[in-house]
Amino acid sequence: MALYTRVSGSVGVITLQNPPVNALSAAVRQGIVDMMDRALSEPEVKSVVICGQNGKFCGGADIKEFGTNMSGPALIPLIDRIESAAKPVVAAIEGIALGGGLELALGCHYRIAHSKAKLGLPEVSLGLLPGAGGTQRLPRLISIPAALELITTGRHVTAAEALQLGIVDKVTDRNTLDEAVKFALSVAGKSLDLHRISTNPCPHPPDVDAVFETAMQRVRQRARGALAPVACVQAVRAAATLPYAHGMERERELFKGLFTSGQARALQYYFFAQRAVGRWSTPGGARWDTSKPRPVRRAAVIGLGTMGRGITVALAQAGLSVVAVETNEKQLTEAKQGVSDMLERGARRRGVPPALDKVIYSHKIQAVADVDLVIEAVFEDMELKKAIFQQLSALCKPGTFLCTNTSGLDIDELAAQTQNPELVVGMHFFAPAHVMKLLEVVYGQKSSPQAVATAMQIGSKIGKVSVAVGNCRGFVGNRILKPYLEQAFFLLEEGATPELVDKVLEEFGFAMGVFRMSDLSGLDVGWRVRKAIGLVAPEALTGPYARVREGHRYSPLGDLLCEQVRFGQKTGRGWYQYDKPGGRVAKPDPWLHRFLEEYRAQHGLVARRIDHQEVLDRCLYALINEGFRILEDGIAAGPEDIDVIYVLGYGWPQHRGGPMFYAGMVGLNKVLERLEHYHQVHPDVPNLQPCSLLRKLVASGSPPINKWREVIKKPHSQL
Ligand SMILES: CCCCCCCCCCCCC[C@H](O)CC(=O)SCCNC(=O)CCNC(=O)[C@H](O)C(C)(C)COP(=O)(O)OP(=O)(O)OC[C@H]1O[C@@H](n2cnc3c(N)ncnc32)[C@H](O)[C@@H]1OP(=O)(O)O
Repeated sequence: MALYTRVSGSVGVITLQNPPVNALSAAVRQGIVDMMDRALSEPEVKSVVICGQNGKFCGGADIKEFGTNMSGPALIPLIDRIESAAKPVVAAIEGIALGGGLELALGCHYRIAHSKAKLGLPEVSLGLLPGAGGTQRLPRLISIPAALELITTGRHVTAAEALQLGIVDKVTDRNTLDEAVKFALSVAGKSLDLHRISTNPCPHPPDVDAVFETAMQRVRQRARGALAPVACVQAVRAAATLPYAHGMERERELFKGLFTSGQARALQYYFFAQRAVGRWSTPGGARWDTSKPRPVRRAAVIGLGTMGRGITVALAQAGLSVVAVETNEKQLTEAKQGVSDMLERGARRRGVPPALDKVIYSHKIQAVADVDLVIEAVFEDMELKKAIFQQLSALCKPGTFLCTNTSGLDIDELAAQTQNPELVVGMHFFAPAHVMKLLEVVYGQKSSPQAVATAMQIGSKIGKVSVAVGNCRGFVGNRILKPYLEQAFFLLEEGATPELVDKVLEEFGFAMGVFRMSDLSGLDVGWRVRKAIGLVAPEALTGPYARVREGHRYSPLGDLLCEQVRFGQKTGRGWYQYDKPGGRVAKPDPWLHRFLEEYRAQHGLVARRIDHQEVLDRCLYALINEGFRILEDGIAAGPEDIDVIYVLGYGWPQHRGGPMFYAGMVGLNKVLERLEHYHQVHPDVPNLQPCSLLRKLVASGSPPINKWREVIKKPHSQL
């Protein structure tokens, strides 16, 4: 799939044709080989241009091919063939030149880019390294430090930056192909010696060892067990120390190691999962492709606490007009300042004017009368939210969508307060709301497909990855968090320390262990929820009922800490101690260790030695088990939804794909066997009892994750 045309008499133009991003599939590679042969053999042709159809040069290797038996011509010799050609070859880069696409362009003798094009070597985010010469050619072209930075971060650069770095020879605002053809005509017959990048020496900075050492330290710190960034540094080092051919051998060897690692599979799964969640469906039959969103020109945010301010910023930055309502005048004054500061900071970072004029502030809820969509973001209190929804239903113009930002309250209960429950959906933002990429869009029993579609569309407009989920306590993310937290508490009761549990989880790759994360988000949040649902004992219970609720094991450890006003970082004490309230550096707290010893003694618990594997098994498998329950209940449509939520919202390491993908990697039968074992040891913990979907999947021969939906096949109710 590459088209050949002759332009201006002597320029052979090869157009890559593989929508949507002209990925280098076997057919495209074959097309390039054939068309290059043709261009080089036609005596009238003096130079060649390679471009991509539909305004996109090339999105790189075809990632879908990676999971198959790859056939067709190999990319490396194809690029070498272009570079060694006797006629000049010019890459005309429009839209994107990413991964193998940029490597192809680096094999060309010249590169002309449109001013709006983006270039990069993002392989690292797919668990790979640029494996078609990118790690050897780019440092030769733009220097080792610059290449290291681009390759280890996978960052896309603008055409302007690419020009500055020396990746491209020219940037144009005009028709890129026309400019490339003109350029090709002008260089026909000229010497190509300096333009075959692989034949050039790799320029060395004087402190080359220090450059690599620093780069390695940086990636190791950031990578948390990810293999690809480390291999990227090693491959670039080969460019600095070895002749090109040997450098290529090293690149290939490192690429092979990554390609066959579970991490690359996990990251490639995650790449497609992020896109799959956009193709949402609900058990009632509403779907992304049949539900039309309604345009939203003006939105309102009610409540300008931390979440409301973040949401206002996110909406305004996306160009939406926002009515920001806060009835407390003092809070409103602070919020105006806070939102303006955030908008200004964001604008400075992005080099654009701040969207200050997009926000109108009011202390009156009546100001929402004319908006298309409201996001209520007041305190997590059902009675307060209910009162607001009653008001909104009376005040807003007909058809206004009413959304609530909640981390787990019942959407149907709120919808029932309004005259049009079909217009109500939940929008669970994650703090800070203008930064975090995740949005759970929660549909209720009566939410209309249009309401879901509109909330999903607003989510993408403000740059979020939106996942549509059903209505249950905690939705997907917080529902899964509960058994995970619960196991962590039980492990403390049985002899572990917060430091041990966190260490194991952080070594697994979590950005933060469960206790450090609780300290950061505030222990009082969960305490308030537990109080509201009657789990917290009115006074310090002793005896057998202290650790039992509704006939099941319960750990009151979190409640006891909150009674001591140990809310985490905000109070300077939680599972750890901090140098001051608001301090960020967690230090082990001898008080906490004594407290745990006294607690165990009081409840007749004998501390035992707990090994790392048990911590990992119990925390992760309890979490995964709940994930299967969520699938079984139809709260998430597929495992990708759960995985995306967990990676983006809860710090699950991307290179492990997400909890459901991880379960598949470990082996569903192993997960089942471990859960059965731990449930036998802890029969009073229902969360350890393997759920029936997991059993069903194992009984069906543990199909690969992309076949799970066939096994789930839940009868659908009407939305
Ligand atoms: C023993 C083992 C030995 C192994 C030997 C194997 C030999 C192999 C030798 C290979 C040599 C290495 C070559 C190279 O170094 C490796 C690569 O090139 S990896 C790919 C690098 N490219 C990328 O990472 C780009 C990924 N894509 C994006 O970032 C974005 O999609 C985009 C291009 C910026 C476009 O973004 P949007 O406009 O927002 O659109 P979407 O993201 O929604 O994408 C639209 C659609 O396209 C699909 N898609 C995108 N890129 C690719 C791709 N490279 N391959 C396949 N499909 C792609 C995407 O999935 C969407 O489709 P959907 O999923 O929605 O159906």
